[in-house]
Amino acid sequence: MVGPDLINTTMRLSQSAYPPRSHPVVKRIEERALSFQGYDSRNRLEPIQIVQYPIDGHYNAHTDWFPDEEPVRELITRHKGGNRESSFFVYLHANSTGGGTEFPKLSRPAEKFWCDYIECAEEDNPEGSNNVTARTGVTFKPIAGNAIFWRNLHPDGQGHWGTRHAGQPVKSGSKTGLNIWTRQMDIARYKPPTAKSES
Ligand SMILES: O=C(O)CCC(=O)C(=O)O
Ligand SMILES: [Fe+2]
Repeated sequence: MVGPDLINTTMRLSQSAYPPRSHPVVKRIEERALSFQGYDSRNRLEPIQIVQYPIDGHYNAHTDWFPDEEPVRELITRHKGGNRESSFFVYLHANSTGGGTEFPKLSRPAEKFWCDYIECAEEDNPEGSNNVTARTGVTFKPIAGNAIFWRNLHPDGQGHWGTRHAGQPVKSGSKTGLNIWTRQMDIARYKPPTAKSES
């Protein structure tokens, strides 16, 4: 592991670490994430990120894509592979209450079978019906082994506000997840020169 970094702000309370890309398990995960999308270049991927939340750990609503404006514009330059085209969030370990992944702008699908994967309140479950009452907002349940995949960008490359999401506070237990972000193009190995030069 490289890291971990402890990030503790009101926006986010979690720890992140980056497992080595040379590890065979990491390579296999990368291959699966790429082939799911029909890609083969590992350079499209950022190093995969493991995130662990303690009690009260959370990540407030955000988009994984970066706005094309200062001060984050430099995160979507060509040498960084452009913007984050897609995201996987994989639940590696989850025995928490709370800790769902909420997409407040999405419409909840009507079919009841989704309630195995997303939160559905009792009162939204009419008896005898295969459908649930329509609602805006989808919260995925943290279930180890499950993964959420979404595309962050419109076809023209603009960021999609419908992808705004949050990691809800963990109330008890703990939750560990994996972020796999695919960029719009290969991330070049090129690193821009630092301002410091030796004479
Ligand atoms: O913890 C979650 O449920 C989501 C995490 C997330 O959105 C992120 O790390 O970018
Ligand atoms: Fe996110």
